[in-house]
Amino acid sequence: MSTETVTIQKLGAQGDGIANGTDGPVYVPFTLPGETVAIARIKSQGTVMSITTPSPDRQEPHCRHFGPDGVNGTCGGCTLQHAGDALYRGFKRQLVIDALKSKGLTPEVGELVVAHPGERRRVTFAARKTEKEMLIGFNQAESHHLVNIEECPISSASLIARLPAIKAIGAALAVNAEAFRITVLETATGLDIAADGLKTLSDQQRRKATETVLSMRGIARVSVNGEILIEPVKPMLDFGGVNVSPPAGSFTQATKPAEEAMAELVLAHVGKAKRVADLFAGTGTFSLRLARIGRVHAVESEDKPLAALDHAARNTQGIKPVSVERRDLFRRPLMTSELKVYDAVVFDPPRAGAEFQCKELARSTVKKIAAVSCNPLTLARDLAILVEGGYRITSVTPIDQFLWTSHVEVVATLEK
Ligand SMILES: C[S@@+](CC[C@H](N)C(=O)[O-])C[C@H]1O[C@@H](n2cnc3c(N)ncnc32)[C@H](O)[C@@H]1O
Repeated sequence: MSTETVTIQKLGAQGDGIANGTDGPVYVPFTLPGETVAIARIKSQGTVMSITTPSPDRQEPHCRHFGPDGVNGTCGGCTLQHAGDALYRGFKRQLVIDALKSKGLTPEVGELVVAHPGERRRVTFAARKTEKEMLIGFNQAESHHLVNIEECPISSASLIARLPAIKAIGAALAVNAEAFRITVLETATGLDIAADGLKTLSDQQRRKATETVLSMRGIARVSVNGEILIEPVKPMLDFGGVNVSPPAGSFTQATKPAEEAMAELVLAHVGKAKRVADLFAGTGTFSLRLARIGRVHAVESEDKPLAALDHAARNTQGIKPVSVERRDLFRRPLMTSELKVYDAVVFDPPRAGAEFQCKELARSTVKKIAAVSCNPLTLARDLAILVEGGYRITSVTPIDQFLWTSHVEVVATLEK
């Protein structure tokens, strides 16, 4: 380990400050551009010891778990609480601009749709049972050290108020020293709690966890490694007025405002399309809203979300028909010939993007495409394929869903 004083030049893609050190770039978490900082350094990784010249954009962190001085944060959940709003928002927008530019694309990129504290309705916590207590929180960055949290300003206050109940359920499910994950989703009918990474449960553990849940109010479901343990009431989500019961542990957008912002952009672009394909449809976040406008074909690789989507569509009056198809779109994208019947296509893939699907789309006659993404780099690659195929990018909107992290969602719209 060596020590030196460096000046931070810019923020990297993960939100770390980047400085030119004595022998190459050094990444310094919890710093901001323009700051002069004394660091301890191991290879290209720096740890702040003190800040000589703080940035005017530095602000007090919002949460005690971020670290007392906003420098040596302990909880690995947030990385950018110390950045003022203007710098933070500009950073996220710039991530999208830079990713697009790296593929030769220079469309106008809109202002970031901002996130606010208290919006997270779905949170994945690290959990560990010790002899003394049940710990729930986030792992410290680059470490397995679990920071037990008592507050979390990004999360819904009502979810955080249930931490004692979530801990009691975790304690009933786990054996001592067992480390696992608990995903909590706040739904209209109560908390949907999914524990993952636990070893097989004994009958006694099942009984104890079930009794614990039954002694509580407001718990809709508890599942373990994807299997439902107890479901006093079906968890329900509302996708633009359509009620959906999500399967245990399935994907749900982490905040309702981000989901609504994305859906609004998608719907505005698709306009009055009579037939729409929604690819990587999940439980129907977009499909069920689109079905108010036209017929929808929803494609998704997982059985359970697709079944939930199908059930919701069949049981809702006043929407257009929704057909569903289970299909691995990485291996078997919708072919150009199949795409002929659609006026518009929406796609919202996982982080890897939709490269092969975009190659087919690029050759298609589909007039309008809405691309939703959680990874600006793969989005840029996919948009470049579509542009090469004759599509014009009509808008790019970055959306903040994971407040005070370096993650950014994007909705891009295209026309041919
Ligand atoms: C980012 S989520 C979006 C889901 C949905 N659009 C939403 O907003 O809730 C990506 C979805 O793609 C699905 N998926 C992942 N790999 C896939 C593949 N190879 N083919 C089709 N769907 C896939 C996942 O199961 C997941 O539902």
